[in-house]
Amino acid sequence: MTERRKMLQFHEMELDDRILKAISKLGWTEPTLIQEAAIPLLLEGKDVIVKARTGSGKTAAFALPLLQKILNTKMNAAEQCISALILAPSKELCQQTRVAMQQMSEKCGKVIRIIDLSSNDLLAQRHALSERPDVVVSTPAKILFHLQASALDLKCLETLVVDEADLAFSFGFEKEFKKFVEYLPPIYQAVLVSATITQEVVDIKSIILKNPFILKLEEPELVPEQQLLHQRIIVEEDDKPAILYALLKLRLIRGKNVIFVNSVDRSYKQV
Ligand SMILES: Nc1ncnc2c1ncn2[C@@H]1O[C@H](COP(=O)(O)OP(=O)(O)OP(=O)(O)O)[C@@H](O)[C@H]1O
Repeated sequence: MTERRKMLQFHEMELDDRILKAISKLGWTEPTLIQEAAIPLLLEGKDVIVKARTGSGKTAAFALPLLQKILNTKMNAAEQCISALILAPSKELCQQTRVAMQQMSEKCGKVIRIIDLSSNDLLAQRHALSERPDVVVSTPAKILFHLQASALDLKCLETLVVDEADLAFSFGFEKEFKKFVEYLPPIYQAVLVSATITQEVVDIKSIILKNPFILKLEEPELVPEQQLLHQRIIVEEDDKPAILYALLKLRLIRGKNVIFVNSVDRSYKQV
């Protein structure tokens, strides 16, 4: 059965007007498939693994809900502290992520402060951390260095993102990552983002995530021309009632956990 589906728009996702204005300035008229699936789940506070190819819009899929949560928290927060930590495996990726998030939060003025620990010299990093920014982007090694030097604490951490998780251990970060985990507070939301689900991703998942939703955006490999239009989102979760509730809410599927989404008109087919 193929059924036309009304897609969820950015303005239907309970995102702040300031974020919607920034999205509009970026020229994004509608969410990508992975954003449409991930943003509502993340705004609900679920732990999520996002597996999607390069260029599918993964950064905004985790960054938009993360920025929204910071705006929500700041309405009542008494003290300024680090709410979100994004770990990325390289300096270049940390820089890219900071720039992208700054664009997404541009209309929030100075309300949300984002720093990238990979760029500055040590003194500048310490100074930036002493001001308790809302979002810290870092490699695992750099954040561990500062945690061990007591230059920051993660007691208010609400969201932890591990971007390019398949590469997180690749630069010899495995040891650092395991030590870093000891500094995490007891409760936080975790997001793991990866182009592939490797053994490393499975290992990190077991360390930092609790009953995560797994969103996989896949395209068929060798297929007839018409099927090239189709992408597949597979949603997995251990807790069946929760997954059915979330999927119905997302209007993705009714009852099945694999759908093919036509990336042009976004009609979907259950399998
Ligand atoms: N909803 C959207 N509409 C149009 N363009 C978008 C949208 N979301 C993101 N983009 C743009 O798509 C490009 C790819 O996005 P992004 O870098 O987040 O992809 P990615 O999946 O994280 O890829 P990578 O694995 O390379 O990091 C960026 O230039 C970004 O600005």
